[in-house]
Amino acid sequence: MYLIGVIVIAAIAYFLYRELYGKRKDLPPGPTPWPIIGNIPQLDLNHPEKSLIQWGKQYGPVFTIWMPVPFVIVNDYDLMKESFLKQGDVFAGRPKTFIMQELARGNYGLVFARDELWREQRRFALHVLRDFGVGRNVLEPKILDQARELISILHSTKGPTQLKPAFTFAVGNVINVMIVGYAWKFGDQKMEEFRKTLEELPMAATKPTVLLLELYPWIRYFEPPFNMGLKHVKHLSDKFRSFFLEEIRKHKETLDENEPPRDYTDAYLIEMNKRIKAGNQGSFSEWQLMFAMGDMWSAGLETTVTTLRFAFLYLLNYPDVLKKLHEEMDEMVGRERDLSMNDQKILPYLCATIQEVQRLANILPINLQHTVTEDVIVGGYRIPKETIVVAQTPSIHLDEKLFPDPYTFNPERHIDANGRFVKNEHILPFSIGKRACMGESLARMELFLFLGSLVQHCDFRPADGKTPPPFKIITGMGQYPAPYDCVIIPRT
Ligand code: HEM
Repeated sequence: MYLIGVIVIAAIAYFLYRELYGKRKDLPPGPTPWPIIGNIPQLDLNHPEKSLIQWGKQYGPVFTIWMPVPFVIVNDYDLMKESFLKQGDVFAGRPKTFIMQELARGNYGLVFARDELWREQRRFALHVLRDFGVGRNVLEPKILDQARELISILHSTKGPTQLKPAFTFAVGNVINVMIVGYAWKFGDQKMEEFRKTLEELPMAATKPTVLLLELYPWIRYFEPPFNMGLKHVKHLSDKFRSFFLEEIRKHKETLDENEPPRDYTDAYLIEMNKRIKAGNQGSFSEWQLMFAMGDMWSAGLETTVTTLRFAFLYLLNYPDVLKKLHEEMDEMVGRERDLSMNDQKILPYLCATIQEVQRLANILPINLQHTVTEDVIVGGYRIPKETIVVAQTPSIHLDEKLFPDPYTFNPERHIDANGRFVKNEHILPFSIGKRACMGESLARMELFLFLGSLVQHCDFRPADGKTPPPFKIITGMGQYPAPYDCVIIPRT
């Protein structure tokens, strides 16, 4: 009995030592984590970026939080450049996760891919994106087609309306045209079903019981009788994938390898067949293609739609800014001709507004996790290979030393004394280093052409004519404005 008591006390003492000191001693300091659940209870769940800013002030430019696995947070611009940019390859890993293993049998796709597969697939995808016009202005008319559709949908609304469905339609169609070559009609049932699955999947995959599986994978054997949520995630993932499988099948049936590719799927299949013939398939497979298509959708839709929704939330709250945008547009472009990317030069206030939206919105309140591919020193601390590291860009965007009164929406801060737009290197909504957003050029085109065309052809007013929607934010994987209504008045 005495011996059992001693063993239990020793086990508890060892557990507490490990949780409170042992596992932390080799990483940068940070807030003391709770046993098992780490720092999650201390995090402001509505505004995690604020907790990280606060901890940065307390613990310095690099610190560790436990989520419940350790995240080394790099909270300082110079240190971010020093690490994520100058040692790009070392900071370009991604964690291996239980959920990716379950859903994809490994790190496939683009967002969670790693090592050689990621390098080869990212290079190829960027090359195709360039060929499809991000660099060569082939995509611009396609985005403008969707902008015209979007305006006509919004012009036809009567009374208070939510912007999200129309934005999702327009941004989703740009991705669909690029990946599979066609656009949907507004309200299409298939698009609606696909959009719903795409929205539900990340929510289901980040349910607390599913996240717990990352630490304790054996819990999955208790479903059923317990509902861990894993079966639901798998069901949604299969549904999501079936859309891409169908598209790959249709593309294979109609592919003409002697013609230029119609879209990303064609380009991928042509490259894969070429490699198979040459006996050098590398990481090219239909399995990988399916996950890459899914990643472009999931990385490209919600991010762009949320940024646009934030933009109009600010504009409804800052009508003077909207008024200036209207005046600039009327004076420099008018309402007759289509906008073009070349107009960036003559629309400094629009460029400044977009930059300010991206500075303030911080749609990823904790930036996406990387891992280090080898042992490395960050800010004087030795970080072991495979540790998760985060370039915490929101802390830079909200730094009062760089942006006085950082929580105020003020596009003027990006305009110089000569009225010119000043691009600010500290504003990094697409992140930094080798894993920075692959769709940055496309997203910048969409933000400029959609926002600009909307300003050109619509006026936006609060739902009741006077009370702007509140800044209510919903936080999950990302940060989104709560649904809000507004009234759209055509500018004819
Ligand atoms: C306003 C819109 C967008 C924002 C704010 C945004 C932001 C980001 C951020 C912060 C990351 C993480 C980078 C990192 O890990 O450090 C990322 C990754 C990524 N984004 Fe975007 N993104 C946007 C639009 C798009 C679009 C339209 C596409 C579509 C083609 C896209 C495709 C990707 C991909 C594939 C990755 C993973 C890159 C990699 O791991 O190598 N994004 N994005």
